Amino acid sequence: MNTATSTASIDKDTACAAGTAAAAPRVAPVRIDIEQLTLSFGETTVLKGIDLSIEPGEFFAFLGPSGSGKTTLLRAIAGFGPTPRGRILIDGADIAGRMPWQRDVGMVFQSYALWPHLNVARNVAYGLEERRVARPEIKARVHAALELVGMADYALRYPSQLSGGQQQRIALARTIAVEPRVLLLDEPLSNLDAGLRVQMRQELLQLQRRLGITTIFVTHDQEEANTICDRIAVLSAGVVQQVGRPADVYDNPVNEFVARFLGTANIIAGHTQRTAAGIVFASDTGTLRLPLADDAGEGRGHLVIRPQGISVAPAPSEQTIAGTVRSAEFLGGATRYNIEANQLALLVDIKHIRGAPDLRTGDQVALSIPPAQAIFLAA
Ligand SMILES: Nc1ncnc2c1ncn2[C@@H]1O[C@H](COP(=O)(O)OP(=O)(O)OP(=O)(O)O)[C@@H](O)[C@H]1O
Repeated sequence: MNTATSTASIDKDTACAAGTAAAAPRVAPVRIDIEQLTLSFGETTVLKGIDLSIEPGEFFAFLGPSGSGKTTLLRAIAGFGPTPRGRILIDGADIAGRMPWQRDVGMVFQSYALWPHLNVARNVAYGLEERRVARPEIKARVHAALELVGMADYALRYPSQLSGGQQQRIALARTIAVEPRVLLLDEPLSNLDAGLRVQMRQELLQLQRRLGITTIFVTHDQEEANTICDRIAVLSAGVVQQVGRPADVYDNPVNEFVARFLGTANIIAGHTQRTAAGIVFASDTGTLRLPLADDAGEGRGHLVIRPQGISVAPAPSEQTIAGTVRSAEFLGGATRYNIEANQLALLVDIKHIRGAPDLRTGDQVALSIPPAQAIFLAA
């Protein structure tokens, strides 16, 4: 157990009246600026010049594959691990010299890290006792925090008597009780089963909105990040690849890594050329030629097309591409077809409607790819 869930001294808050509703945020949301942050473990540099700004009250995700540096970056903000180069500013103030408990940040771990020998109320009270908060106020804040996570009736239970989701709520309550200015969540839902994860992520979002607290959520699960976060930073190998609203990043990935990491994509190597008819993409295989939007740019690169960006036309025409269905995968809301077209294997998602006939292996189809659905990434 460490002091990661702790926040700064609450001396300034001692005027707080017992019974104050924790739902009313008492701390103004803060902004976080990360500037040129570089961090190494020995010879290995795992964060390479990270630049990021997180707006006050924002629910922000660090999203990336295992080993991309998400947890290291989160821990650097909390004040754990090797001292980084560069700057971390909270509301404009450089926090470099501050110890973890002086940073006003609360961290929730993947493992919850509850004390097994303390009941729920004592677990939540722990950080407040450490800060020598007055007894009546501890009582009020523990109650308010438990109310916020819907666990007020469980105050006298022990962690071993709680489900994973309930333990997670207690870990959150413990962090919230100390009223941090920043909430750091390190894969907080990864120990829960699929159904509970979906439920808990909505609870987490509602809680974050109610508190209005600037929150950073670390995950390798793009669906989790997309569903609850205002903006995401996609990390790979210690470098921020792209920052933006989930749908914007999904629709406009800046490189192949981001395109692949955020969902499924058809990625085709080739080049673009300006012709009398506008910009045209030609695949390296020489078999696919596609008109693109006018601002596509010229040169070598990759064409990115999401499976749902390709549709089956009612009849072949000059604008369609002839293809043959090779296999099908039923996904529930859609069927994903592997279609061979012009010697390319294309994934095509067709919305599944009850009773509508599915395509079969061997069926001949005419595919349509509207220019707006094809993103050209220049090399
Ligand atoms: N204490 C350490 N000593 C040496 N190397 C470390 C240490 N902690 C992390 N690393 C390395 O730093 C890199 C980034 O690790 P980090 O845990 O930040 O990645 P992550 O994106 O959070 O991955 P995961 O999703 O698996 O937790 C990895 O290559 C890891 O091996």
